[in-house]
Amino acid sequence: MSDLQVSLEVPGRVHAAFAAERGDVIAVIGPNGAGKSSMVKAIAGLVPATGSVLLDGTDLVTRPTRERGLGVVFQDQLLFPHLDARRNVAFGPRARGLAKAAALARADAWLERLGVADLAERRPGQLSGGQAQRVAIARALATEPDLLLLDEPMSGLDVGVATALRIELAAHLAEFGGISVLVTHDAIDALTVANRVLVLDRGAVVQDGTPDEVSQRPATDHVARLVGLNVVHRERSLLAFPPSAVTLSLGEPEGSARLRWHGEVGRVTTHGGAVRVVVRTAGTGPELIADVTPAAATELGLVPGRAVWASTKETSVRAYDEPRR
Ligand SMILES: Nc1ncnc2c1ncn2[C@@H]1O[C@H](COP(=O)(O)OP(=O)(O)OP(=O)(O)O)[C@@H](O)[C@H]1O
Repeated sequence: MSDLQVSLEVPGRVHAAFAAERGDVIAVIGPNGAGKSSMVKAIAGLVPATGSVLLDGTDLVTRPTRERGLGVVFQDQLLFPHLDARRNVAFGPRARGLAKAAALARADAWLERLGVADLAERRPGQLSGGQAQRVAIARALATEPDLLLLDEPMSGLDVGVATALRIELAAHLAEFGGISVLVTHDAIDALTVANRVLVLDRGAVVQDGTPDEVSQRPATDHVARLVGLNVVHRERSLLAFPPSAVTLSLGEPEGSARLRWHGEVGRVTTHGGAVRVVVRTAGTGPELIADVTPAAATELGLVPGRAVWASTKETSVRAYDEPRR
């Protein structure tokens, strides 16, 4: 039996099941409203749910939040405003029975590890967003939980701050012996920090795999976009191909070994040295992304509304079965 077995229903919002082993770092991704936050909050006991959350065989679902023994880093319940950083971090170990001096010493050690030891005396109101997030992570890890839940821990941080914190967080989570569940909007978080990725869509788990599996064979359009691929359906298969493998032309492309779609140019942006063009295909066809050279974009007159053909070689396409739901 797995160390963690979750099977939860939040009526109308989530009906999801997954299992995890100690040491797993699971990224939960999916579009807005997919139920990611609701699922982790239900695991924490902050959203009413039915089902079970078996941690080492014990069902937590009937216990109040504070008796679940979890570490949480949630946007809307970060730090106690009236306690300084050190006391915020010492709070959990104290509540679990550690003597005051030992709890404060543990807090200092965690603040040191998160690089914020010099801020120990500050209250949350005197910390920047990134500093507060480091203290919140220290607070969650200081309780040495078996299960750590993080909901968008990098959101709202500057890119530079988020990058530094992501690298450190990856190291802390890898070292932490428990199970981490990390909700994120960011493909980089999912692919670099986690060893498993759960894709949620409309409240259900639609894909569960390693970062490689999910990024090479995305099961949903949302994940395909996150990892920068086009995905189209063909019968029961999915076909994935990168924007750089898409050719745009004004006339219908020749040759049988090409997949082709007729459509019109949508948004046009720059992407690295290329011009990134969204092509809205006709009817219920897919929305495709093509990266073309600036010269080609000029020659074809790629402005929004222009009718174009998008095509790709069969050999550029990775075909795989649609994951079973
Ligand atoms: N407090 C609430 N009461 C009722 N419905 C809610 C509540 N919070 C969220 N929902 C609904 O539940 C569904 C899942 O929302 P949730 O916030 O869990 O998704 P999410 O995947 O975390 O989204 P996001 O990426 O936008 O944060 C949505 O349809 C949302 O409107």
